[in-house]
Amino acid sequence: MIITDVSVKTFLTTTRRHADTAGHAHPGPEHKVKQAMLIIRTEDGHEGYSFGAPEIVRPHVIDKFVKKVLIGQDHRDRERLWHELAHWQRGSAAQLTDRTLAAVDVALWDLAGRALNQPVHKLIGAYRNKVRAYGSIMCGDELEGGLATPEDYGRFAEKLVKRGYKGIKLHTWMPPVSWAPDVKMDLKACAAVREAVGPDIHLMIDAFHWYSRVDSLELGRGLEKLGFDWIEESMDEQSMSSYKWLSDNLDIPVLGPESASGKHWHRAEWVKSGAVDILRTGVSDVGGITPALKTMRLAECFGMDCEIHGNGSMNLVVAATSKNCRWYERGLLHPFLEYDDGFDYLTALSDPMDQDGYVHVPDRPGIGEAINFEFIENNRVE
Ligand SMILES: O=C(O)[C@H](O)[C@@H](O)[C@@H](O)C(=O)NO
Ligand SMILES: [Mg+2]
Repeated sequence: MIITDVSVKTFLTTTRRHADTAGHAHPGPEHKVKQAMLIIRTEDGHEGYSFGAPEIVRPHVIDKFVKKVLIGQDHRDRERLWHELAHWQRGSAAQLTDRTLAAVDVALWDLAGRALNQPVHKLIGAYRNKVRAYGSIMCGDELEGGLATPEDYGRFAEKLVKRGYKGIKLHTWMPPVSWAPDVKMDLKACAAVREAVGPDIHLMIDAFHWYSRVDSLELGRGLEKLGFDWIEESMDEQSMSSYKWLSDNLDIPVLGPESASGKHWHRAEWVKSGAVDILRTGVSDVGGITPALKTMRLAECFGMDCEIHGNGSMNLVVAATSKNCRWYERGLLHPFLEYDDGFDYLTALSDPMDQDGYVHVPDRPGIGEAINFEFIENNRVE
C-alpha cells in the first residue's frame, strides 16, 4: 500500500480543438498536442493514473511538492494526503495549483479502485449507475455553418435532440468574436434554440463571464420568458456580491461559482451569502474528487442542487455518487466535431450516452478510463 513512485509520461495526442484567447475551445484542423499521464505507483506494483496538461504536473511541482507529500505514505490515506498537499499551496508562490491537487487526487482514487479491482463510484457509494446528460455547446464563432448565427444554434440543437439529449447548454458568443459580447444576440440564439426544440427540452446558458450587473439582468429576464433552467457565469465570479444582487433580482435560478478559487470552503460562503440558487463544483476547479464530493454534500445540507463542471470519468464519478445533481455536462460540442469519436489514447468513451440521453457509468476498475497504454508508449515525447 506504500507509495514508492510518482512519475509522468508525456505523449502526443491528435485533436481538432483549438483554444481561443480566453481559453475557450473551437474546432479547427487536426493538430497534435502534448498530454500528460500522472502515474502513482505502490510497493506492490499497483498504479493509479490521471490525465491533464503537462504544465500542471511539470517536474517542479512533482519534485518540490507532490513527491515530498506522497512518497512513503499509505495510498489509502487520501484525506490526509489531500490536506497535506493543499497546505503546501500557500507557500508555493502560486506554483501548486488546484489543477495539480486534482490530478493527484484523481490518480489516488484511480489507484484505490484498480488495486481492489473495483469501480470508484462503487467504492465511494453509488447513488446511480447512469446520469442524464446535457449537451454543452461550444462558445459561438464566425465559422460558416458553425455557430455563427442564432439559426446555426437552432439547427445544432435539433441535431442534439435527435441524438438523445434532453438538456442543452449554450455558450454564446464571446471575444475574440468581432462583435461579441452582445446580450441581444445571446437572447436571439436562446430563442432560436427554444423554437427549434420545443418546450420540453431543458435549456441553460453559460454566458460571457464579464457582463455587468445590468447586462446580466437583461439577459436573465429574457431567459425567464424562454423557460431556461439556469443562468451561469454571466459576470466575474470574483464578485460574489454581484451574484447575490443578480439572484435577488431574477426568478430564473442563478448557478455558480465555476471558476472562482477557494475550493469547497469558498463555495460554502456562496451558499451562506445566498449568492446562488444552484451551487457548482468541478473536479479540476476545486482540487479533486475529494473536495468535489464535499461541495456536493455541503449543498445537500442546504437543500440545494450542485451541478458539476466538466466531462470525463472524474466528474462522472462525482455525479454518480451524488443525489443532488440533475445532469452530467457532456461536451464541449460543435457541428464540426463528432464528440462520440473520443480520444486516441483511450480505447473506449468514458461517458457513453444512450439514445435516451443517459450516460452509463463504466464499471471498469478505477475511475473508469480505458487507457491505451500501447498508444501512449508509442507516442511518448518525455
Ligand atoms: O473554458 C471554459 O470556460 C470552460 O471549459 C467552458 O468552456 C465550459 O467547460 C463551461 O464553462 N462549462 O460550464
Ligand atoms: Mg460554465
